[in-house]
Amino acid sequence: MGSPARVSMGDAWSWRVHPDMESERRRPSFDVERLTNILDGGAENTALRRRVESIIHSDPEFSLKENYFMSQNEHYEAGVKKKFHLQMLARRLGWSEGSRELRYAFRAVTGDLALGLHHIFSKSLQSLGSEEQIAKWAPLCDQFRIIATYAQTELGHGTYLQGLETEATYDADTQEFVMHSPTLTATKWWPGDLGRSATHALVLAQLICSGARRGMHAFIVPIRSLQDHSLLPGVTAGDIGPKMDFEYIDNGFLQLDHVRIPRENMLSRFAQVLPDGTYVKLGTAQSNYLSMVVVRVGLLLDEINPLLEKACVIAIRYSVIRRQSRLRPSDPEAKVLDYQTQQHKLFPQLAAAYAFHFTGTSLRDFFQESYGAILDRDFSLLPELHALSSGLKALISEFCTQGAELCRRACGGHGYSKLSGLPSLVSRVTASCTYEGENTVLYLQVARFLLKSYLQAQASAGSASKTSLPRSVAYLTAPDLARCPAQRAADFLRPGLYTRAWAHVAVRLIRDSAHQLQTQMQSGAEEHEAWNQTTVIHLQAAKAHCYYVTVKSFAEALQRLDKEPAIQQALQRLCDLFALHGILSAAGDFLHDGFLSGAQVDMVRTAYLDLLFLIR
Ligand SMILES: CCCCCCC/C=C/C(=O)SCCNC(=O)CCNC(=O)[C@H](O)C(C)(C)COP(=O)(O)OP(=O)(O)OC[C@H]1O[C@@H](n2cnc3c(N)ncnc32)[C@H](O)[C@@H]1OP(=O)(O)O
Ligand SMILES: Cc1cc2nc3c(=O)[nH]c(=O)nc-3n(C[C@H](O)[C@H](O)[C@H](O)COP(=O)(O)OP(=O)(O)OC[C@H]3O[C@@H](n4cnc5c(N)ncnc54)[C@H](O)[C@@H]3O)c2cc1C
Repeated sequence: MGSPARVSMGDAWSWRVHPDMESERRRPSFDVERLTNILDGGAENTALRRRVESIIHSDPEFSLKENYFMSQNEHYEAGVKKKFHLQMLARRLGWSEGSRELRYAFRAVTGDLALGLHHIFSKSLQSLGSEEQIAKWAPLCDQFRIIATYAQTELGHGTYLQGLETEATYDADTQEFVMHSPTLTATKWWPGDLGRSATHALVLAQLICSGARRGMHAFIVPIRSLQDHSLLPGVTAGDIGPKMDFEYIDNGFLQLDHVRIPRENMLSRFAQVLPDGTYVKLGTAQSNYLSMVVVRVGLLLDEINPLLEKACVIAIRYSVIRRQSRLRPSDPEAKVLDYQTQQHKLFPQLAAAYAFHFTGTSLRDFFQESYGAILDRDFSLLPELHALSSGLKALISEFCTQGAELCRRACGGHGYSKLSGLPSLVSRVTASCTYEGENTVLYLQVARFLLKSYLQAQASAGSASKTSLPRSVAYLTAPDLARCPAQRAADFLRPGLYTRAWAHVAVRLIRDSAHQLQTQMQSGAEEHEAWNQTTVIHLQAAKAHCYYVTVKSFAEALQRLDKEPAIQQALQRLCDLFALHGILSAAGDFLHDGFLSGAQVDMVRTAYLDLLFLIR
């Protein structure tokens, strides 16, 4: 049997710009190039990005032609090949690790590259390692003399890190740690690049020294020979098999049978084991969770939101060339984007992609502001950073997943074909709701922070000494309005008004969740039982808070564009749409205490429908 027939209409078609697309591009209301520069963070970045893209797109090694016709094994091999081709290209062109060039290249290659976890290992090393450890391992990593992964999740536990079973027992006689998987459920399960590629794993394990268990710590464990890549003695590892997507990554399993590693291989920025087995704590109980904060922040702008952005581009372009039925009997067939229902499907996704771009950027700024201090063991900003990064990771991945699927469905039958690009965007972004912290669990971390902040605000209100709240929850003490003052639809196009509306709903839900918890406890429930009986409302409160943070960051970012009035106006419509779409989707929460009346919800809908028309 020959190879299966391939669909092909010749290359000439694929490069011709459709006349409907051309006419759509003819009269934009703003300078598209300027907006591109703003999104790129400056005109020089746009130029650099385009240079990188033209290098990638003209290189046959990065061709996407075979992408949808490969087996899992072929995907993996292509992912590894592309990865090393890119690394060699980077070396030749002087693109350093973490540079803009490499970020643009990653985006242009569509990201189907193996060894992504190698970079997560690097980031973990930078955040959990001492200066000596970084000096030793970072060059090996950067030069790919080792290939490393981040092995935290086990068959038995992914979320509950205190439940991890892998043990690292210190042996003072030999000054080594004995790394061991005592049960089947202790098997590391999921780490990317582990199944076939990695030579080293950052194994997150329970430290046992001087007879005491010290919680989760990070250990660099060699797992494959640097000579012939065979598994080292005591190591069992392999691929976990077919998945929903990520076929180019060899997610794997790992069992360790009393594998010995030197004392120096425990990452020791926040805790050390001295040669005699004395444990020295330099950070907090959760310091070794820092690498997850770092990775969550990075993934939002580099991986998760771009998947929604790409889905929006495909679906919106499709919708201006796809013609179906007639708007008026005498007209030619209409572009499907001219149907209000199609706009209602797609424009909120476009608005969300912009909202997440600006919110992700302000989170990254806050991260850069606080990370240095945290590395120096000043943890004062860590609780807020943890709450913000957890909440935004959960909100953005949830919305990007729903949004990409809506984009796919907005393309009719073609959206079901892999050749549209949409099914793989959807299956890839879906994983982001689970990896780096399952979303519900992350929202509950936010809720915990909100409850604490709320109680702090209450205590502060009743005492003479005022303690200030972290910036992102300062609104808990701001004066609140009982009723929304809007009198007409146009009032809902004021950022100040809808941001306050979101603040009102978030505060009410946080207050309710605190009261529900207290009520449960007053009626005799233990604290943990009361918590579990109220988590659905905590989740709702956390989501409202994250939506509020996003609306506020988007609106504030647009205020700073006052020198670009045309762009500001176009983006303002998207910001308004994002805020109002959220209000309509959660109208019950706004009506619940009479903050909005039914008539005002009708006004919100009128304003929203007008925006669809204006944005089109
Ligand atoms: C190109 C490639 C793309 C794809 C790559 C995909 C790669 C994926 C990699 C992975 O998935 S790696 C594995 C990631 N795993 C997780 O994210 C696990 C999620 N679980 C947790 O984060 C935690 O275990 C938990 C859910 C936070 C619970 O931990 P624990 O039970 O120990 O804590 P709590 O009792 O809930 O909270 C105690 C205290 O600690 C604070 N805290 C929790 N996490 C952090 C943190 N990361 N940083 C700072 N502080 C943290 C928490 O707020 C509590 O504080 P207090 O309220 O007591 O003050
Ligand atoms: C594509 C992909 C790549 C990955 N890469 C890696 C990697 O490189 N390295 C690595 O270490 N891991 C990796 N993981 C694992 C990932 O981090 C975990 O799957 C994730 O943290 C969720 O943990 P879990 O699978 O144990 O889910 P569980 O925690 O078992 O979740 C199951 C359900 O239980 C609920 N739940 C759990 N705990 C609570 C709670 N306390 N309160 C309320 N509800 C709860 C969840 O909300 C969920 O609905 C990867 C996963 C995927 C899908």
